[in-house]
Amino acid sequence: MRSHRVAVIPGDGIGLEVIEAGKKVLETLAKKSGDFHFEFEDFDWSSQRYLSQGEYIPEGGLDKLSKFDAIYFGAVGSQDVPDHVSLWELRLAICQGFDQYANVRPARVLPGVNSRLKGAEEIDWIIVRENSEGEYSGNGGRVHQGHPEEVGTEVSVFTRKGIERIHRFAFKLAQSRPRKKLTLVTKSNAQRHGMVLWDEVFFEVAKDFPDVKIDRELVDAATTRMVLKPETMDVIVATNLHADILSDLAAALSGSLGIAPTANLNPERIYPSMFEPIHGSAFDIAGQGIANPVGSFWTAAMMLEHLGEATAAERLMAAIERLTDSGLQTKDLGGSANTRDVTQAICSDIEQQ
Ligand SMILES: NC(=O)c1ccc[n+]([C@@H]2O[C@H](COP(=O)([O-])OP(=O)(O)OC[C@H]3O[C@@H](n4cnc5c(N)ncnc54)[C@H](O)[C@@H]3O)[C@@H](O)[C@H]2O)c1
Ligand SMILES: O=C(O)C[C@@H](O)C(=O)O
Ligand SMILES: [K+]
Ligand SMILES: [Mn+2]
Repeated sequence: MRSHRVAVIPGDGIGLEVIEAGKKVLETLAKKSGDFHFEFEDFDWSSQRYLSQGEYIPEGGLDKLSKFDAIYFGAVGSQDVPDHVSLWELRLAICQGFDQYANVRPARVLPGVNSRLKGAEEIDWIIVRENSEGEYSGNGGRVHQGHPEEVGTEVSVFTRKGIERIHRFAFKLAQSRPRKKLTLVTKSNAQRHGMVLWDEVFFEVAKDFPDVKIDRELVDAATTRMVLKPETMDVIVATNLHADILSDLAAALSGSLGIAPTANLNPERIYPSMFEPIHGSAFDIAGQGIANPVGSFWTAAMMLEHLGEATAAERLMAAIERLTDSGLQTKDLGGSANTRDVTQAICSDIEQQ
């Protein structure tokens, strides 16, 4: 029997609720499949831990994490800790620490889901987010704090190596899809250094992928194209911040932020990759048991794929689609089911297949 060691970090807020749900689904699936199983290990790395013990990740934590086959992550963020502290001390510490430079965010309208966008059934995108540098380099500072002459800088850093590897990743992904299209998104009219380098390297890499159809869009225009001509896009590659914003838009256009999945990949597999729903800890609904767990299920399917369990990933996706199609939906999708109802429904469906 194949065994997969998965580190589980539910984190904060609804992360706890949707990851518990996702784990149940994964366990049900493994039991049903019969030829693989999970060795889950839970980590309490969270804002609660930070508030009581002064750190999100204990000493030696990343070394310990590096031994796992994958990381299943919920969300980080608390009203009691500044957002930039929680994000940098946990999510970014792992993404950057494990060089998970390719952040992959698929978007499509699942069966039975009502999008507010006319023509949304045309959405079939994968947003590739550069996940290691750019606007998230953490390069900057504050001086003269609290004085009228105070200055804050946030300097984006784009390296040729960082740009080239994300473009190559995006080209390979586009090449593997039926439409073989790749759209480059930057803001190289206003930002005339790093973004121009992004564009230049893109067109250099493009020469190695003559079968991929390419085009280029400035990020502001990209938002309108996603809304007005969704069918014209396939794979989209963008910088850390731009792709962060575009992927929330993509999730909302496909029905809800509660559905969308993410893979933070270290494609060379030197370090484990991390899988998480796209959303955050959702202060407004945390603790109520009403979070949509579908994003964490779809995320689990991406993790299965990465672990080499392609058949199980397909079975899980099919079960997710039967679930959404059944109309049993949480409030964000216009339904009245809670997290537990939805989780029980998908588990019994998997058991009965
Ligand atoms: N990767 C991460 O861990 C991550 C991602 C985004 C935000 N955050 C953090 O989370 C906190 C809250 O951030 P935010 O409000 O900008 O974003 P958010 O994703 O937490 O919530 C945005 C909105 O979407 C709704 N929503 C999100 N997921 C949902 C789900 N599964 N089911 C139903 N509704 C859902 C929320 O209720 C809220 O109204 C902040 O601390 C932020 O830094 C962390
Ligand atoms: O931008 C981030 O890293 C935080 C969050 O918005 C995310 O998309 O994971
Ligand atoms: K998340
Ligand atoms: Mn985001």
